Amino acid sequence: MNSVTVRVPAKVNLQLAVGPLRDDGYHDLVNVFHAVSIFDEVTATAETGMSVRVEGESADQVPEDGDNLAIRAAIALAGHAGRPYGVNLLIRKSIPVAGGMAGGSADAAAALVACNELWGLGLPREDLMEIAADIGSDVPFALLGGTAIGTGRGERLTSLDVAGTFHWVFALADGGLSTAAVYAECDRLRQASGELVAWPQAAGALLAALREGDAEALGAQLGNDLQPAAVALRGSLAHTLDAGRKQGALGSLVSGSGPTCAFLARSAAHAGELAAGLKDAGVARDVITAHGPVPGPAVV
Ligand SMILES: C[C@@](CO)(OP(=O)(O)O)[C@H](O)COP(=O)(O)OP(=O)(O)OC[C@H]1O[C@@H](n2ccc(N)nc2=O)[C@H](O)[C@@H]1O
Ligand SMILES: Nc1ncnc2c1ncn2[C@@H]1O[C@H](COP(=O)(O)OP(=O)(O)O)[C@@H](O)[C@H]1O
Repeated sequence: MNSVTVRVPAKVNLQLAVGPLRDDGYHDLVNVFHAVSIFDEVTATAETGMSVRVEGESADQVPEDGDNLAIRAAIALAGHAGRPYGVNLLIRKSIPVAGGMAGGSADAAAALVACNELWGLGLPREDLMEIAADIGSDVPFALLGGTAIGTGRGERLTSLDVAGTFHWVFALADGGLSTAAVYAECDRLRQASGELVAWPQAAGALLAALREGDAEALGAQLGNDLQPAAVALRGSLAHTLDAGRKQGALGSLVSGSGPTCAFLARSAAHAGELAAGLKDAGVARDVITAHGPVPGPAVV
């Protein structure tokens, strides 16, 4: 086999509860991840040496060197196998870059799956999960897909039962937000307010809404502790969220570290109406619809 292509979804965080800052610079989380139907594609082709090329949505903002998370994943996998494997990775992006939808993590997960196949390693998912966690906190979920609760940095995962399908609208912003900068702003806001930072807890009502496939109840439970920080760094997000609420979204929140905003709809038809309304309101660079949960990376 000379070439393997893997399709991999984006994520939105349904609940992101951020605990106190740890000594290692990370925060303990309760992170409810939900994979949605916006996909990047990664094609791995056998080659001597390691190289990467990026095409598609905001490709010019993605590094094509050793900083690319997908090539870092391929190098880590070759190191784990202890062989001087090589690969060229072609990434076709549709997931917004630096948008809080874990596109880089998705590409890293896709590269692990593609190179495992291309190089005939046959490593089980548990081994790939360990390599994934060293690349980034969101990479293990990107390998898993579906809906799952992450604790620790977000890398310790338990899959969740979800009934049915939820329909989403995503408002994409101009330019990205740095994940590290948003966590730092969250710490700064908390320190300034003197707020006591609680240990993160999963919201029981949110897990019940997922189990029951109850979009109305889920909309009321969506929550993101990074949202005030993302809005502080990008004031325009307050207008975007407000526009979604006024247009009848069941729930609105910033996706992860932002700046993409997510809106929950009642149905596919309602998502289409909401997307049209948000486009008309002019509060986003682009507006797209998607559904979730969807499975994790798959060879196509
Ligand atoms: C916020 C979230 C929500 O799912 O993702 P995005 O919305 O950016 O995609 C994640 O926590 C991001 O995960 P990921 O993007 O993999 O982060 P990493 O590369 O591991 O860490 C980047 C930086 O984010 C901060 N960080 C990350 C995870 C965590 N539990 N606590 C943190 O404080 C640290 O400052 C770290 O240096
Ligand atoms: N394959 C990749 N796709 C997207 N971004 C990448 C990739 N590899 C490295 N990056 C870098 O990671 C940063 C975060 O990107 P991304 O994962 O898209 O966003 P977020 O962390 O907000 O979900 C970007 O600014 C980009 O420079």
